Amino acid sequence: MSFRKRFTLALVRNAEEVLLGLKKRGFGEGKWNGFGGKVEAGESIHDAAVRELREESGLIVENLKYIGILDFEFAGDPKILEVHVFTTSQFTGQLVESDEMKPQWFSIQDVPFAKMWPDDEFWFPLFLKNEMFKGYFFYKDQDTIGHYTLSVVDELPSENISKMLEL
Ligand SMILES: Nc1[nH]c(=O)nc2c1ncn2[C@H]1C[C@H](O)[C@@H](COP(=O)(O)OP(=O)(O)OP(=O)(O)O)O1
Repeated sequence: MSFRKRFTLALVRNAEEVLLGLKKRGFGEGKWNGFGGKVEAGESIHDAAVRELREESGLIVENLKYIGILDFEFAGDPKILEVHVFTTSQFTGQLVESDEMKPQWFSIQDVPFAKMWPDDEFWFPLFLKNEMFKGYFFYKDQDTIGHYTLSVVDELPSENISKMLEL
């Protein structure tokens, strides 16, 4: 029996650049990714995304735009990671390197896909074109996608992201 765990992923961008963080420890160590983590009990998905972005990058945002849902499954692991993806171009605060992440701006032409999760190459172009998307990726191992589905959507169930979760 599989079970789901909710995560957040926040991508800060402007017209030319996107902010990524080098994960220094734990799951995805050594990869560049957006900022995020587990949704905690008693917290909404949106608030978790705001908190994780602040903790991992130093940037403060009030509202994030909900742009995607990605489900990840790894062979032999009953857990499905349900990752809620957000973006913004408005923030305050200064970039700070934390124990977990080293933030850095990348030109949109120069996104380091070879050093990111392999699924990013599929959905990142949709994010960069301001599309909303839903996807599912099955990993045979941490580096290899077995199969996947990905589609552009007109809307996402945004009422869910502002509700507090009883986990
Ligand atoms: N295949 C994948 N592709 C991708 O682009 N991002 C992924 C991914 N699998 C997981 N993520 C993201 C979701 C989330 O932002 C992060 C995983 O969260 P973490 O491991 O940082 O969670 P933690 O349990 O360490 O969080 P906290 O301790 O709550 O900070 O990686």
